[in-house]
Amino acid sequence: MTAVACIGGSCFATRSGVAAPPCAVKTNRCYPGSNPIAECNIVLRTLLLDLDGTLVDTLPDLTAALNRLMAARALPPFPPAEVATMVGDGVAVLLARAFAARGREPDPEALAAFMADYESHVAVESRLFPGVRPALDDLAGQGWQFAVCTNKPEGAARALLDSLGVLPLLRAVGGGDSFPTRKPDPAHLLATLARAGGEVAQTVVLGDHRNDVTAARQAGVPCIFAVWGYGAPSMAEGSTAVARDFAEAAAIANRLLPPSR
Ligand SMILES: O=C(O)COP(=O)(O)O
Ligand SMILES: [Mg+2]
Repeated sequence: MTAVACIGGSCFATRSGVAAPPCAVKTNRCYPGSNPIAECNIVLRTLLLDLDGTLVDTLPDLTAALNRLMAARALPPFPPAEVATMVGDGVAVLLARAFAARGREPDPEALAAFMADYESHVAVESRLFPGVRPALDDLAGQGWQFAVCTNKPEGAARALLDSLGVLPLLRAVGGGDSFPTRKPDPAHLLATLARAGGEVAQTVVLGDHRNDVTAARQAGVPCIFAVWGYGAPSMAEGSTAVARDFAEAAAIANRLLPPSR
């Protein structure tokens, strides 16, 4: 069993399983065999990533599942561009908006039916946005860790991230149903960050929606707005910076939060 032990100003991993004493030094990079001086005193910078429209282009599978739900109710389908305007506040709100556009309210079975269908077709056509994988690998090499904070339910988010091979890169996933509240409530970001063992002062948010910008501002974390996502350009208002692609977002994150030593 691995634990973290702290002596004086240094922290190190131990296999003893002995509980770590209280320690003021940050240790989120301690692993068995870590060098106690060179590695364990570093606080990793955390890039807190939104999922839909930021990390993954989920629109094709969201649209397909929504349109199957509509078809089962003899309602007309939506084009992806219209679905994009409905994404960002979680699945229940997506369905409320879609049914409202057809002059209805969701029937009592709609949410469960949609989730069962979507979860089993979560990565048919959904793909990482261009440049995501190399940028994450690059950032990891520079001392960044990653967590996903999404309004998508955590189970579907994990299934999607797993299918796309990025789940192992993440220290935490905070879904729309993981905590009592979700974005734009900053508590969603902060709880996800806590799961990742990160720190507010060493964190940057990257997101494509007003909800990401609002949550980050209220959490006291800089926010990079992803213009390649689904949010209208006006949603960038209040963000710290705007990025046109994932590589640019990575460069901005490094500028906003240079290595601490
Ligand atoms: O599920 C949604 O509506 C949006 O999810 P996101 O927070 O990852 O953009
Ligand atoms: Mg999003």
